[in-house]
Amino acid sequence: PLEDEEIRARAYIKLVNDRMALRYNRETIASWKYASNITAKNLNEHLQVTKETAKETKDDWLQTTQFNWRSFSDDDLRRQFEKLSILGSSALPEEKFLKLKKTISDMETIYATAKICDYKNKTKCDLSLEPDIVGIIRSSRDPEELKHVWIEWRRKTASAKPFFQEYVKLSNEAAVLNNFSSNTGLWLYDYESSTFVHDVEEIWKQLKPLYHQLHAYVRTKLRNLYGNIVPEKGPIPAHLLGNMWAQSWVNVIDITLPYPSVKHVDVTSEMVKQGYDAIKMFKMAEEFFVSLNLKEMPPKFWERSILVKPNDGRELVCHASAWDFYDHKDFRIKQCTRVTYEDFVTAHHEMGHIQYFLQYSDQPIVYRQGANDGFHEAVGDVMALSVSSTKHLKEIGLIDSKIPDNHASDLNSLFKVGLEKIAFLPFGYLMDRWRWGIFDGNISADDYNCKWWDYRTNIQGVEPPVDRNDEDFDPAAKYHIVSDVPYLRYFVSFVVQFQFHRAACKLAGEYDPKDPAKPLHRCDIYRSTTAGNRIAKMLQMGASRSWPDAMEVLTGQRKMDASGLLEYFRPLYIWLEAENKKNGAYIGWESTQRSI
Ligand SMILES: C=C(C[SeH])C(=O)N1CCC[C@H]1C(=O)O
Ligand SMILES: [Zn+2]
Repeated sequence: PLEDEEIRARAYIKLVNDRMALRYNRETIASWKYASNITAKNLNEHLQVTKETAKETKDDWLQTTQFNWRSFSDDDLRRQFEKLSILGSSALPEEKFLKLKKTISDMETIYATAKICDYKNKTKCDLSLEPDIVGIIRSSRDPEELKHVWIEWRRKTASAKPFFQEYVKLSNEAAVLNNFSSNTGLWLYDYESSTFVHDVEEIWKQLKPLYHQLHAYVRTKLRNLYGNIVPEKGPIPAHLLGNMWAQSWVNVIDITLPYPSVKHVDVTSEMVKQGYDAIKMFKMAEEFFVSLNLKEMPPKFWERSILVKPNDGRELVCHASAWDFYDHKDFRIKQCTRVTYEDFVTAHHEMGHIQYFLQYSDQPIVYRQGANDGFHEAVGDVMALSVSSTKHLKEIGLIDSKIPDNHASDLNSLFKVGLEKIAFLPFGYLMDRWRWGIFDGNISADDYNCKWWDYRTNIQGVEPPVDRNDEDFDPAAKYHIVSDVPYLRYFVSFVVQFQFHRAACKLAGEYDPKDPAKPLHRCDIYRSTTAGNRIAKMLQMGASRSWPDAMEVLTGQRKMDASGLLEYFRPLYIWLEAENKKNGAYIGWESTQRSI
């Protein structure tokens, strides 16, 4: 009878959880070894372990799906079985599974090891993305140099295209074996909502006016500096925005600052002046979490993380990442940290992942993930929103507290956050729009690049510095595309993090919608254990409940919505509208003149 089966199921799932923890630990160790030291030996070991864990996972799955779990009376037991019933890519026959994993590793290796030649010194051809190329894109104000690195990086990573086609084919085959019509369904499954894509589109529509105002203003300022290479009414040339993918514009703050006369502290140079190094940046991030009564980093974190790029000549994946080794003790970050404000924010972002790992570590394995993937990306950013407030930067001595706070300096700092958060939104939205289109068979391999630029020009309002054609494969210039990492999570994060921030600020007494002296953008939740304790309660749930249940614990809301973000940036939106009107700036953009 069913009761006996449920009792048996409860014992069974405990065993499966313990087996999974060991498997995940073994797989993560091999994956870390390869990602932090790319050699043929480490790749083969990594693939070997992945193959073994896939086989064991499939064997478990065959047993798990024997249970009549859909009719279990215990909701939690049913939820655990439901999550275990999704096998993922291990559903592929072994040789296809291996081919898929090898294809992804090959793409990732192309990206991680690509080198280009310097623009000025043509014989220097050992520039890697981090820190060299990112450094040039961030600080060069020579459009020819910027164009050179932009084109060369894409020329080198475009070789991933044939691998990407193979990856799409095998990923879709795996999805179909999991009863999804394409990989899109598998990627969206954990959002537990049949209207999620529609909801995201609605939110983007609400955010577009704010983005268009920022875009128009930034285009005006770039045109003032660079002249006619910046079209008055066209998309913004992507190589001029301080970021290889034009996804964050924080590095052109010097060109675009609303009140340039007001002394704007360059936090990066202040960090360098004060002798910051990577360890100090991460120790300060940890101190912020601990001030909220959240957990400190365990000993193994400091022993085993890689916080600066090793200089022993090895090749490694430099893209920042946080790692859970599923043994309650081993948690690591790998980040090729530079002493910059941007990397200080990223340190908080990555530590937010570790904090989530720590908070839900007592949950069953299947629940040791974010309530949805966007939540996992949001935790660290919520902390960084407080850290980047003028109030906090003064508190930690990165801004001289003698500098008076006035309307102009306040707007300057709100604008700086906007260059990171508002500029990102269309990019966060279009990345998976493009990949869903491919998985769903609406975008063919011949159209990969022109469809990419169709979205980049029409949704993001940026254009390539030179014509593009179907030999190019510009999406491979972005880490997540070559590493099989979904991207919708970041759009979700950039929306929900402001709902979380607003709730935490209320709890901290730092924000009151009725008190103009306590606007949301000036909130710093530092040292608020009230806020921290509530955040911890949400994080401890992991994926044990649906994400609306988790969100409700912290915010009282059950829906993802743009209200938090729009409230945070309201003063900036008003200022941008007035400024654009004063400048007679064209809002929006005409189609690109480039051939794409
Ligand atoms: C820092 C990480 C590792 Se989860 C990252 O990939 N992010 C963080 C912000 C958006 C996205 C990106 O770099 O594209
Ligand atoms: Zn992240």
